[in-house]
Amino acid sequence: MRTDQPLPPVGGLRPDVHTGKVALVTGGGTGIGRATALDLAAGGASVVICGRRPEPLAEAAKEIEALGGSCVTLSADIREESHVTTVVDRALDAFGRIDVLVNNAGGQFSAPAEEISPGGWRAVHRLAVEATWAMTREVARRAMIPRRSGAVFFIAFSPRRGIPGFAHAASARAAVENLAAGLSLEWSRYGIRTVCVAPGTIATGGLDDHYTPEDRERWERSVPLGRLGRPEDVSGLISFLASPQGSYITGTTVVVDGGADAWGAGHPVPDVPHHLTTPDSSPNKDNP
Ligand SMILES: CCCCCCCCC/C=C/C(=O)SCCNC(=O)CCNC(=O)[C@H](O)C(C)(C)COP(=O)(O)OP(=O)(O)OC[C@H]1O[C@@H](n2cnc3c(N)ncnc32)[C@H](O)[C@@H]1OP(=O)(O)O
Ligand SMILES: NC(=O)C1=CN([C@@H]2O[C@H](COP(=O)(O)OP(=O)(O)OC[C@H]3O[C@@H](n4cnc5c(N)ncnc54)[C@H](OP(=O)(O)O)[C@@H]3O)[C@@H](O)[C@H]2O)C=CC1
Repeated sequence: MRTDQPLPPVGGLRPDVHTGKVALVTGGGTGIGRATALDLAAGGASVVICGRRPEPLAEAAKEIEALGGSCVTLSADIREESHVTTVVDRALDAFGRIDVLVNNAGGQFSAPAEEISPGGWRAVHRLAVEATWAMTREVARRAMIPRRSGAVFFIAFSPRRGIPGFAHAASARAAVENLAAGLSLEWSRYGIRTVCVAPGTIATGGLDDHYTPEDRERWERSVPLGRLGRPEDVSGLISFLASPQGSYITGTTVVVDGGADAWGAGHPVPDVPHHLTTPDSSPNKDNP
């Protein structure tokens, strides 16, 4: 795998591109969220990051402060509405505004669709859709609508057509893609942009912890550019979208996946018994 060279923060953007802005990144202690918090801070934004575990948050804050940035960390489970309120309280207490919200926290497990229990389905949708909406609503109402400005990002998946083993997760991400589109119709009048970013498979600790090397090799083979993504491939895009250069982009999904969405699931469709797909050979044809 050829993803080992991290990119410097803020790639080609000016180092003061986000100066004066405040960004809230959920799940900002690790992986894509951490890279995004670093990129936004390297562009001059003050950053608030939250997640359940305090340790990764503290480490990310140290890196941000080493860049000369300001970072507030908050240990919170965003599935709890009271935690969402507390995160927004803390961000507003610390910096007085929130200009950019990156709804990055998310997670799932891989399982055949028919084996996903109602509780497992709910756990994934509760985080990816309900908690994301709760945070978005709170930030919009308290920080963005009153100032008539803001940018909200949602994280989806590529490929976008469906992914075997991810029925719950891929459908949840389709919901947030639609949310980005729908909110742009309602919130452009408040100067709020809503954009969905759909990463392909990105080499993060989260991926290492939850998927096998075989999964990764298979995914790598399905990427036309021939490598998995780096967290910085995603964070650089978000930093651009949050900048003035991105100010005409809203209500859409931007895919960052090395071309994977152009190829689809990237492996043969699962075997299906012939008689189930050919009406003439159905065993029940004469006896429906
Ligand atoms: C080729 C191109 C392709 C390309 C393919 C691209 C692949 C996409 C790549 C994406 C990569 C990433 O996102 S990498 C980032 C990954 N990070 C993660 O995914 C984090 C790991 N996941 C989690 O934290 C959790 O699983 C999460 C889903 C959020 C649920 O958290 P909870 O604390 O609520 O979980 P629990 O309370 O333990 O369980 C809640 C319910 O879920 C069920 N559940 C939990 N784990 C389960 C499991 N492994 N299998 C079945 N069921 C499970 C439990 O039985 C419960 O159901 P009941 O018993 O019925 O109540
Ligand atoms: N890596 C990939 O290939 C892809 C990832 N994605 C998505 O991008 C996002 C980031 O993924 P990645 O960086 O790889 O993975 P990580 O597992 O590193 O990131 C997930 C982050 O979300 C936080 N989080 C999870 N649950 C909660 C919660 N209930 N409340 C608050 N924070 C929470 C985690 O912190 P903590 O556990 O401490 O709470 C962690 O920091 C996720 O939504 C993921 O599904 C999308 C496409 C591809």
